[in-house]
This record gives sequence, structure tokens and C-alpha cells, in this order.
Amino acid sequence: MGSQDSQMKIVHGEFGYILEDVPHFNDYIPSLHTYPNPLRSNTAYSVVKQYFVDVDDTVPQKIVVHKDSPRGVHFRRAGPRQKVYFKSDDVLACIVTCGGLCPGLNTVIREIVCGLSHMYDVNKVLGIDGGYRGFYSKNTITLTPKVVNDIHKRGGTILGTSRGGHDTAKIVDSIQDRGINQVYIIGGDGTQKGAAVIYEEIRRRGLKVAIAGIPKTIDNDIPVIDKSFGFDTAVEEAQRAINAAHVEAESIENGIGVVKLMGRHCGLIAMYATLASRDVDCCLIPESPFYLEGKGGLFEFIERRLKENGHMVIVIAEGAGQDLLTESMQAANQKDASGNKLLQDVGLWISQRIRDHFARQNKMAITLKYIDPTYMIRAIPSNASDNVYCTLLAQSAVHGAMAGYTGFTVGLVNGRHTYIPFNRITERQNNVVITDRMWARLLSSTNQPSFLSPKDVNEAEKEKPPPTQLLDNGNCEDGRQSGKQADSNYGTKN
Ligand SMILES: Nc1ncnc2c1ncn2[C@@H]1O[C@H](COP(=O)(O)OP(=O)(O)O)[C@@H](O)[C@H]1O
Ligand SMILES: O=P(O)(O)OC[C@H]1O[C@](O)(COP(=O)(O)O)[C@@H](O)[C@@H]1O
Ligand SMILES: [Mg+2]
Repeated sequence: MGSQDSQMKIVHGEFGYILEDVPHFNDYIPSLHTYPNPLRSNTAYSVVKQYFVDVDDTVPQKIVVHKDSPRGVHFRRAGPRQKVYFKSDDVLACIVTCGGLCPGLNTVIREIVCGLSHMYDVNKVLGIDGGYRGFYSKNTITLTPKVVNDIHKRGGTILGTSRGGHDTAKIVDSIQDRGINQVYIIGGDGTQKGAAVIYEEIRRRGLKVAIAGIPKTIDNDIPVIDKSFGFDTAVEEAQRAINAAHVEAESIENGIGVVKLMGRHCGLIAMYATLASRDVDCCLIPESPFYLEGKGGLFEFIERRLKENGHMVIVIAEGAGQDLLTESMQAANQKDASGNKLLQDVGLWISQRIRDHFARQNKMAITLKYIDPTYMIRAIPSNASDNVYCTLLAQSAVHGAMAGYTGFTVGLVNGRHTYIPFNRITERQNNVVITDRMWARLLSSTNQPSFLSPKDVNEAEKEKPPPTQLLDNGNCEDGRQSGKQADSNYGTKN
């Protein structure tokens, strides 16, 4: 490997190889003592050939390549290392969950506690109560394998969560005062930004404290990673609402079922729930503008679909059409404690607009049922495959912290578990790219109008990354600018 960037720990190798590495204690603490990994004598793991990850193992961000394309960006492969930087008895770990709920939070908590205990004989783990503010305003919860044994069967987080309340200095004071030396932070983009500044402060103070993030987002809008835990569970649960809407709609003449799903800025839940269901006639998402009246508008489409089929189902993501909701502007600039914009209820609004339209037209009597399962799809336990996924994420985080890595987020990249620098997952958000094949698949499955003029397509195209995956979005000159580009993300990969 060649030169190293002092700011971002970027290592350049041959043939355009780039490693976007994560920090390590060795970067700022000299002459640290190391210990053999206790897994060497663990009866379950010691029989595995090549159980330990080679120090040079890295994972490419882009897997679609041509014979002459550069090797591109890589991330450090997650997993256990031969040497660890903590003696088991010396570890005092803590876990905190922040931001909105997501299926699988409890599973990740469980597997961090069990991973630390069963793999590394670490038995001092604290739960921080109620998000970041719990570091300085509340007591901690003692977490043992027994305490967390069956929490994966429950929705929510046994630790509680919150928005707002991030005071970096006070959080790091609390970490230092309590003697905590491993911090596991489970949360979304806001939480990971918070984790990044905690790491910076820890490093500034020269503390041997590992900061490990586990990315959480129900919307699946964290870039770089293949998908976020709990997303599949949420999409599955959304099917129940869509089914109910369909049953209601098809049981009555000109029945319309409207289902509002989560997605402030990103329509991935709505898109996948629609693609999975096949009962949906129209899916509306924040990324795709639409209009109601006139030729090519939503009302015209509803009329046509009702004439053809006698019923229809509309799925709308909560962030869709916000620009159209001008009536109640007084709430438009309200924000939550974390600074996230509060949205108007687009489901209620669109339901009323559809009712008004058909009442005014007086040519077709409709019956509309509005179903709002918003919180039901996230306040549930994770499904079986998300449980396994959560387990591997948690174990990756534990292996990384024990091996002395810090300032990283764990994430699945092209099917392999990796350590990703915080900035790569917080610098922008993923979303549906409406000029990509996945959205085309949706349009073709619902046969809904795209609501796009050629001008809109051009606009969307400008925001898109280059047409092949050959250039790495994060590093090609033009790729950094757009917040709306496709990544190697599950949601947008096609
Ligand atoms: N830029 C930031 N710097 C530090 N902390 C942040 C930042 N953005 C959000 N946070 C904190 O992260 C936590 C969760 O953020 P929030 O946006 O509510 O949820 P999510 O992590 O799911 O995006 C909150 O405690 C919030 O104060
Ligand atoms: O009502 P709350 O708790 O603020 O959460 C609702 C919002 O959180 C989200 O689920 C996004 O949260 P995450 O992506 O961080 O999980 C949005 O889709 C939704 O609008
Ligand atoms: Mg967020």
C-alpha cells in the first residue's frame, strides 16, 4: 500500500485501489499493549479454519467492473483479529439507542451483550437510558446475557430512545467519569453524526475508548450499506395494511384504499411494499413529484383505474407531495428536537382531496378508506432474517472495538461485513432514484403514470451518478455533489 491521507485515513494502492480506512487506537495512542484474542481458545470458534480476518482484507464498494476500470474504493473487512487491545476484565462497555424506533433494536442490544460475554468474556456492560441524554441525566441499566435473553422477541428498545439532547462534552465527561472504554451507538444518520463528534472529542482527550456505530434507519436511507436492519421487517408488516386496504377497496363499488407509509425524504419503504404486494395501483413517493388535476394527473388516473377495475389501492409515503400541502402552512416549518422537519399528514390530505374531487365531479360515487399504519410497521420485533442480520452487525461491532478500531460504523457492503468511517454514511442520504431501473420496475408493475414531463426527467438525470457503477460515487469528482445519487444500496441497486 502507498501513501496515506492524514485527515481521512485514505490509503492508495495499485491500479486505482483506495482504502477508506477507519481510525485505530494506534493512530493516537503510542505503544499500546495487545493480548491474544480469547476466541483462540473458544470451543465453538477455535475449530473454524481461518476464523480470523487477515489484516489486509478489504471489501470493494463497487462490484460491477470492466477489465480496465480502476479498483476503486474499499472498506476494511469486519471480523475478529488475532490480537485484541483490551483485557477482558478491563472492559466496561455501554450501549445507547437514539432516534426513531426500528425493528431489531433489541436484537442488536442482545447480540452486543451476548457477543461480548460469549466471545470475549466481557461481562461489564451498561445500558444508557433514553438516548444520548441518558449519558448525563439518568442512571444506567446493567446488561447481562440473562437480562437480554429474550428481548429480541419484543419491539422497541429496552433502553429507551430520544431525539435531541446531544451535548458532546457532557457525554464524553460521563464516559470518562464512569470508566467506560467501549461505546456502542445504535441509531440513524443524526445519531451517527453524534457518534462522530463523540469520537473526535475522545480522540482529542487521548482516551482509549472505542466508539462503534451500528446504523439504524427504518427508511433504509443510509448510503453505502446494502440495507439497514429492520427494513425487511417493516416492508413485510406494511403488507398487512396494504392487504386490508385492498380487501376494503375491492369489496365495494369504486372502492379506494389509501395507505400511508413511513418515509420523510425517502420512498424506499413505499416502493418495496408496493413491489412486494402487487395489489397497489399507484405508489407516491417524495422523490417523484406528482400533480392532481388535469391531463396525466392523479385524479384522471384514479378515474381510469376505477372504470377498468372497479377499485384501487394507493400507497403514499409520508414525505410525498409535501409541496402540494399549502393549505396548512403554519406548521410547515416546525421541527422535532433533533431538528428534523415535521411533516403534514399527506394521507389525510390526499384522501380528502380525492373525496372532494369525486363529490364535485358528481359522476362517480366512490368509497375511500384511509389506513395509516405508520408506527405499526416499526414498533414490532424483527423478523427471522433481520434477527440474523442484527446478530452479525452486533458481532462485527464487538470484534472491531476489541481489535482497537474506533470511530467506525459497521455495515454490509456487497454482502460482506465492513467497518466504514462515519463521514461516509453521514455525508448524504440515500433515496429512490426515479431514473433507475427499480423505479421503472415499479411503474411497470402498477402501470401508473410517471407524472414526469421530459423536463422533470432531465432534472432527475442531472442529479444522478454516472450511468455505470464503474466510478465510485464517493470519489469521482462529480459524484460528491449530489445528495440524490444511487449508491451500492439495496434500495437503488439495479
Ligand atoms: N449533527 C449532529 N451532531 C450531534 N448529534 C446529533 C446530530 N444530529 C442529531 N444528533 C443527535 O442524534 C440523536 C438522534 O438523532 P435523530 O435525527 O433524532 O435520529 P436518527 O439518528 O434516527 O437520525 C439525537 O439525540 C440528536 O440530538
Ligand atoms: O415520529 P418520529 O419518532 O419522529 O419518527 C417518524 C419518522 O422517523 C422516520 O422513521 C425516519 O427515521 P429513521 O430513518 O431514522 O429510522 C421517518 O420515516 C418518520 O417520519
Ligand atoms: Mg435521521
